Amino acid sequence: MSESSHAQHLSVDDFDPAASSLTGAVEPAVMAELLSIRSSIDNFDATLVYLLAERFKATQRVGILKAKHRLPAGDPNREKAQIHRLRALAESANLDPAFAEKFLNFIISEVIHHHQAISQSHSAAAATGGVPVVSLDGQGFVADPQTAARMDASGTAPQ
Ligand SMILES: C=C(O[C@@H]1C=C(C(=O)O)C=C[C@H]1O)C(=O)O
Repeated sequence: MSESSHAQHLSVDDFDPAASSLTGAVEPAVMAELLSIRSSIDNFDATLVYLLAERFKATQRVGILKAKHRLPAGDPNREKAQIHRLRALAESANLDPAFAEKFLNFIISEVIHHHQAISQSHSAAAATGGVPVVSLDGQGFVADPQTAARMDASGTAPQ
């Protein structure tokens, strides 16, 4: 489990867009330009988080489908095709294809980890009559229906 997933409560309002180790060390005009560019970077980062969250919502649906039909977590031929396509897209966008491939592989390995957890919690739930649950960081377990409902409210989704 990553450190960030242990955080009690994170608020975007706590973010200081002007936080910098350079404050006072560079000319005000340079600092102003830096902060202006950084505000675009902050928007991109927020968009990336939303995009990733939507992608994980979709892959979670795939994981549940696979668990229900006892299909393997990974699909190597699909991954090969995706990587091939992403490298070509990266090239046309002037992005390093090797970076694009590393990034996709990083995400896919997390997805596969989630799918394995979903599959395990489905098998365990089927054996015990409980509810299969997987937390945001991919930990799979079984809960009784009441506990599962409470977990849902705190960000843990019963499947
Ligand atoms: C999401 C899937 O499961 C895995 C994860 C993939 C992904 O994150 O894109 C692709 C292939 C699978 O290894 C899938 O089979 O579509």
